[in-house]
Amino acid sequence: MQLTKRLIPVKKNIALVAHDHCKSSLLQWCETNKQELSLHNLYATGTTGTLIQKNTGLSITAMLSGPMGGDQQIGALISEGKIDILIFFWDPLNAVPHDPDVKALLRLATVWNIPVATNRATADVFVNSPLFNNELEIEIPDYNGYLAARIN
Ligand SMILES: O=C(CO)COP(=O)(O)O
Repeated sequence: MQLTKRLIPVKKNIALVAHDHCKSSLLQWCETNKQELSLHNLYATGTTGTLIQKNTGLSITAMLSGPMGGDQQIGALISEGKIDILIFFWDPLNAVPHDPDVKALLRLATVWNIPVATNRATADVFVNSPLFNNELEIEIPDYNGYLAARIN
């Protein structure tokens, strides 16, 4: 796969997602880091986003609830280059009915090489990194090259 570059801007599009048993952890993390998060555009799955907005006052664009398609909506935004960071506290100890959607979301985040935090320690590293409030250049698949190779 040929690669090209994408510049993640200072003001980032950040997606916040948490499974039910992890929601309190993400809510606490958002409260602790409210000031830093307020400098960015925030997206979330339906329940997570509504809870964060209600508890912290942060402004969030909420998709559908995860089991109803919200993970897929976030995944589609990632594929379009419209999400720059994914913070997804997924539950390693309980099964969810939409496991294929969870896998697909994590897969697309890897395909498009965006930073992903799946637990609080990693989210802490992100928010304390100088890159959180600076531009960041990432390598992504060269989609035009990919398509050209497939049609020739
Ligand atoms: O299920 C989720 C992620 O897979 C999260 O969805 P909710 O934010 O609607 O609970």
